[in-house]
Amino acid sequence: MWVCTACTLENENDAYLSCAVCGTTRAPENEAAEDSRDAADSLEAAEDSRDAADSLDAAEDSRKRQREETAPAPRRPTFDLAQLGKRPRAAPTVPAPPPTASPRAPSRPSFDLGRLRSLPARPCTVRDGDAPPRSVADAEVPSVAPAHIVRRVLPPALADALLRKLLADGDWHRGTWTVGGKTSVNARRTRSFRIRMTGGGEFEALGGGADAQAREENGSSRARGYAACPELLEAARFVTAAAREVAPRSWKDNWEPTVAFGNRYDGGQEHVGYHSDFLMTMGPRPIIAGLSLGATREFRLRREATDYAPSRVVCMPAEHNSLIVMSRDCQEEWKHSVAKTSSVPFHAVAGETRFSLTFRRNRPEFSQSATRNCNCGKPAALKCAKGRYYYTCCMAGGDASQKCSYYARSAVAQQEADRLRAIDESG
Ligand SMILES: O=C(O)CCC(=O)C(=O)O
Ligand SMILES: [Fe+2]
Repeated sequence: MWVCTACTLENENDAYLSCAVCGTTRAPENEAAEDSRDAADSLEAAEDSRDAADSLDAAEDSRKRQREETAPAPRRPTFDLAQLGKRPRAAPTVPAPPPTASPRAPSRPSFDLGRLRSLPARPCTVRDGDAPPRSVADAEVPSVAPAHIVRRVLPPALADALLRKLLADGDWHRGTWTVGGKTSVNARRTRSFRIRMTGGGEFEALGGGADAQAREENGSSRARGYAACPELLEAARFVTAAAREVAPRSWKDNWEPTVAFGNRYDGGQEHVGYHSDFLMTMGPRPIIAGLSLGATREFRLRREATDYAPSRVVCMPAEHNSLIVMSRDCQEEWKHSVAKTSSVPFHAVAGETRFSLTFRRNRPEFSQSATRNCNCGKPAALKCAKGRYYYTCCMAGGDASQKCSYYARSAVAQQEADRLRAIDESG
């Protein structure tokens, strides 16, 4: 794995000499910074492998093994031993002294059993740098990451009905990406539903046809939108209410999703690697409210180490009928992923299949003012790294190795982000 100096994408394949997204030539210091074992493993895998997708997966596995050896098992609640006040199983060789009446001896255990009991069966966890992961209550998540989790967001019967509808609909699109003439398929399928909120707070379906969100996210010009079923429209009402409830001030009363971008993962090998979502259609500091249906998978948020703070990984169980809302600077400063796993908890209706419907608000008024063309003459993608918004050649539908080196800062996005942040931080 190596990190592009221009757009900060983590390029999974060490065999590539230019960035898979922005095409920037790999800087020598990136190579030097690599762990040589990791690089050798993935290069070997790239040579052995018949197709690019396999070698990317192998490179990701090896990176994950190194980084996340101590990550919590996804299916078990993770309790911090220190928090639980447990002793190791082996009997201590020296018996513990009898309790004394010293005034300094705590009269209560130093751990909060009530708090631990109140954690859900699958709690969220946070891990800073190399420290062991610790469990956090759902209500604490927004204090460790720009995100919220809301469990049981839909009436259960509606969640089940929507899941059955999504399962029955076989028409999910597998996007592709091409590097150096070699085309690989995405490790998940997607489908985009365009919706519109009416005056009364109800949602209606917009017809199918070309869809900007699907095109931007999917990397395929063939991507299109589909009409939403009544269950999805009903779900949109609950998702909107829940997302507004937790939204920062800038979007508290006026956030209305215009699209539900769906993902379908059939089994634990289907996944999406760490990324941030494209900002051109949604604008800066967007709300993305992801409804999970079917088998539970682990949704991860990661922020890289800075001069002031260690890296942080927040793991959230994306379980059936839960909503994970990303907001504030989540797309700007953090990356998210759905981790690959060797064991997916079996869901009674969906088996090992998980769906997510990521509700987003497209902002055409922003896109119109922000759009720029790259050197190839195509609309550029808008991204953000280290607080700077910039345009880069968009890989959608093209060969990533043919991408131009266009890079320009976006003053429009920067101003809009400043405006939204000022509202969020006021009062
Ligand atoms: O499946 C998920 O929860 C995340 C999907 C995602 O990251 C995306 O649609 O951009
Ligand atoms: Fe995403």
